[in-house]
Amino acid sequence: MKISVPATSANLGIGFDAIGLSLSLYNTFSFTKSRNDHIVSYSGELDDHLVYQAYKAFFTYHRRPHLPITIEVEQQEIPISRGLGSSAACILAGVFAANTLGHLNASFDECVAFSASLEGHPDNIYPAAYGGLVATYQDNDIYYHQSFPVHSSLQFTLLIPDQHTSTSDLRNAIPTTIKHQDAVHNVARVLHLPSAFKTGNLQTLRRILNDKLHEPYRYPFIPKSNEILTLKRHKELAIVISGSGSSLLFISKKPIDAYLTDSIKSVYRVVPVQPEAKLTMDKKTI
Ligand SMILES: Nc1ncnc2c1ncn2[C@@H]1O[C@H](COP(=O)(O)OP(=O)(O)OP(=O)(O)O)[C@@H](O)[C@H]1O
Ligand SMILES: N[C@@H](CCO)C(=O)O
Repeated sequence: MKISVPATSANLGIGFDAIGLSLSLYNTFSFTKSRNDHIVSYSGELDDHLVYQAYKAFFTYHRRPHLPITIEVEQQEIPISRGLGSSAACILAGVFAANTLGHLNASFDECVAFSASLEGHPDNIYPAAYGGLVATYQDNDIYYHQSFPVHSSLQFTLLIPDQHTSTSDLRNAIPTTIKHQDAVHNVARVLHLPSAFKTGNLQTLRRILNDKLHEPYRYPFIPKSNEILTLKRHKELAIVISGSGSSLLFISKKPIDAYLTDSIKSVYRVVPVQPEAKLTMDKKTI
């Protein structure tokens, strides 16, 4: 079977750890029952590979021995450690493959919830699985999610640098306590996020996508951050750090190329993307 999982941009600035958007870059993995476990063209330790770890973990969760498997990475469009949910894509693929090939009979939502508990970032996992703009929260170990529409007039462009960042390092960059007024600043703005995306109101997005909880601490790790912060002054652009970085997500009504200096283009790959991408499975080749 084949499983394709899209990239995701978590946080959207003010929705730290709570919301994410799926984007049309895909990782596609094929899974074939075999005599021994094998990952095609992979020279590392099998147990270090995230797709294989997730595949085995879902069997273990069901107290079942795993079926030996050959995993092939057919398409890897999501760059690793760039704040685009690459690890979420790997984990969802492994878990859904285990569920289907092992006849574990978990529901779609159970597979997604297990993936979120393994990955630790439901704001990547849920949009990748369900597609589009999805908010999540956890209560008593249960994940809840809600999808919101995205207006077709909004254009999304990723700026992806070569520089890797580690999510855990960039979480450690955030202070452990925050000011009450900064929390109020974010809560007041994030309430307006679903309607701004629904109506495609770029000026509202520009005003509200102004985070105080994580972006100020992460911009120092973003390449050419001063130039990026200068670009934020353009009325035609809303800009957020994608996940924990190092990629950026630009939201606009028109192509953004004219705003990008040569200096920025020398560091970032500019990739237009579509929202609404979601996990797909092709079970034909089981
Ligand atoms: N396609 C992949 N194949 C194998 N391992 C991967 C792959 N993608 C991610 N990983 C594993 O996940 C780790 C990266 O996880 P990390 O959460 O830091 O980045 P990310 O998922 O790319 O970005 P983010 O979670 O911030 O959106 C890598 O170090 C690697 O161990
Ligand atoms: N919300 C998480 C996403 C990690 O991909 C963070 O910003 O650290």
